[in-house]
Amino acid sequence: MEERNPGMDLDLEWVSKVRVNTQAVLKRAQQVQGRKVAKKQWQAAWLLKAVTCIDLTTLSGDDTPSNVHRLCMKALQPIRHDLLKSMDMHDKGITTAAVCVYPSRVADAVRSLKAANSSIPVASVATGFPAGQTPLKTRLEEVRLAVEDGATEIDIVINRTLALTGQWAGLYDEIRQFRKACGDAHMKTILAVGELGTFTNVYKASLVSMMAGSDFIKTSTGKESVNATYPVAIVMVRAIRDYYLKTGHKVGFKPAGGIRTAQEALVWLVLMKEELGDQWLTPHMFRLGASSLLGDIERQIYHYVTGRYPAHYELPMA
Ligand SMILES: O=C[C@H](O)COP(=O)(O)O
Repeated sequence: MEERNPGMDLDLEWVSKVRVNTQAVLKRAQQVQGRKVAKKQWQAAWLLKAVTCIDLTTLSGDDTPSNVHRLCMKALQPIRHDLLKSMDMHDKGITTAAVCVYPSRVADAVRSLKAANSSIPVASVATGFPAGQTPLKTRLEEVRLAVEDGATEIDIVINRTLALTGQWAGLYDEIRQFRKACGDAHMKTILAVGELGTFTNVYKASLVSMMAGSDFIKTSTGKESVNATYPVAIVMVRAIRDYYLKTGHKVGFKPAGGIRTAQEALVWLVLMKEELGDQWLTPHMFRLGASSLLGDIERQIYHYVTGRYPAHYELPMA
């Protein structure tokens, strides 16, 4: 991970002055989406890069120790060995960036990865994920328990009520407390952008989260009706850029929710490269939060290596 963002005193003047130009954001997002991602021969390498940035996620009511174990094994070997061998990448130790689970499943994931001698981090969602509508005391306790069980990354959700009512100092204070409860664990702050109403709120919530010491800002829980979209990402990465220019601290970015295709993964990489540069194109600074993306990436790599799709998957990437 990049050096921890220490945060700063809440700069309410900066936060209150922000106005986002919606038209400019939409135009820029359209440009990024329309980019030819990379020449065909480079696409497989880009897809492998995307794999190394995935927080491989299961966040279901029916999660059990066994499906969490399978998730961990997939995280350890996300792409079939024979496919990697054909690309001369079999000895590169390609894994996903982390696994991401509910707090009650952290111990299962830690056990599975430890048994496999792996140091892949376990991320836990916390603070009343996904809605965040539980008392502060229990949200804080949830963070502490997940860390105690071995999570080294905590994905907190912000209190949308505070953001929607413009209580930025209150939001800052809560996130500060989560930061403290995380201890040495890295903190990713989920804005749940689909519930923030305006781009201006998204920008303000991004700034406040970074000022309060977040190591990453993350778009969504995957449970809102609108999750990771490119326009919202433009707003968030520009907030990251502005925060960096002001403080010298690089905060990471994690789009999450509804990211399912290899093509989308490539667009996210392009967006990061064009908006923040190569320094943000590493698992330390960029994560894709996804439960169902890996399958499509593997199919596209299969196509790259064999020239055809597996029998159960006929649709080519656009
Ligand atoms: O934090 C990650 C998201 O919950 C994953 O969302 P997804 O299941 O739509 O990929």
